[in-house]
Amino acid sequence: MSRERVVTPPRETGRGDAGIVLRLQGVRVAYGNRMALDGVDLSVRRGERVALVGPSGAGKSTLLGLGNGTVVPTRGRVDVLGVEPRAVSPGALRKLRARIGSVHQQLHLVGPLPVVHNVNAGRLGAWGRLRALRSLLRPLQLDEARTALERVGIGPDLQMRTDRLSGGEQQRVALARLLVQDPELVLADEPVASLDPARAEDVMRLLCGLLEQPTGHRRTLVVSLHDFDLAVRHCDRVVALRQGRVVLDVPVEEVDEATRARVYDLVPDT
Ligand SMILES: Nc1ncnc2c1ncn2[C@@H]1O[C@H](COP(=O)(O)OP(=O)(O)OP(=O)(O)O)[C@@H](O)[C@H]1O
Repeated sequence: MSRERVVTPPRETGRGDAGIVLRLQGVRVAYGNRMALDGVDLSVRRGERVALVGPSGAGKSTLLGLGNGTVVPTRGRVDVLGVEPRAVSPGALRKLRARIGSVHQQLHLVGPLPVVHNVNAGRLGAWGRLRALRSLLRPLQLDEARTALERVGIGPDLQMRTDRLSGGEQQRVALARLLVQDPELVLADEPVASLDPARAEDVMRLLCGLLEQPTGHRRTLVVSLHDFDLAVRHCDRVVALRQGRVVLDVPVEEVDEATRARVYDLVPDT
C-alpha cells in the first residue's frame, strides 16, 4: 500500500485570491471524538469543476457542508465566495447561501405542487418571504421558469403536478430550479449515486452544461462522486479524500491508469 500523498498545487492564474471561491485552511471537523476532516487545505478557483472522490466515510459530504455553512469547522478557516460563514450574521449567511446552489441525491421537490413552484423555489433565497408567498398564489416569472425547463429538456407544462412526472423528469425540474437560482458556486453531494450509468452520464452532462453562462463565464462546481470515470470525464480536477485527509489533488489530465487504481489504496501522510 502506497503512503504517498499526491498533490499538484492549483495552477496559477495570476488573479491571486480574487479568483478563489472556496478556500479551506488547516480545517478540522470533529464529531465528538470522530474526526471527519483533519488538516484539510484546499482552494477552488472560479469556474473550476472539482470532483471529490474517496471511500465511504472519507469526509466528502462534510467538506461540502463546510462550503454551504451547514458544517462549522472545529479548527481552521473556511472562506466561501469571500465570506467566512461562521463569522457572519444569520442574515449574511442567508445571502451567502442564495449564491450557492446545492444538488443532492434526494431532489427535495414538493410533489403535489405544480412544476412552476418547484422551479421558482430556486429563487426563494433571493426573493424574501412576501414575494415568495405572492408567487405561491400567482406564480411570478413564468417566462424564466419556462426557459429553464426548456433548457433542461422537458416540455413547458408549468402547471403539471410535479409528482406526476417520471423520475428522470423530476431530476430535470430540480436542475431547472438550480438554473433559475443562478448560483455562483454549485455544491453537489453524490447527485448521481442512485442512477444507472446511462442516466448518471446524462445528469452529469446536463449539470455541467448548466454551469456555462451566456456571458461565457462558468459557474464553479464541487461534486462528490463515487464513480471515478465520471469524475475524470466531467471535471477539471480530482481531489481524493481518505480518513478525513486530502490524499490526491491533481488535474484530470494527470490521472492515468495507475493513479486511478491507487486512489482507493492511498493512505494519508502521517
Ligand atoms: N453528524 C454527524 N455526527 C457524527 N458523525 C458524523 C456526522 N456526519 C458525518 N460523520 C462521520 O464523519 C465521517 C465523514 O462522513 P462524511 O459523510 O463526510 O463522509 P463521506 O465521504 O461523504 O461518506 P459517503 O461517501 O458514505 O457519503 C464519517 O466517519 C461519518 O460517520
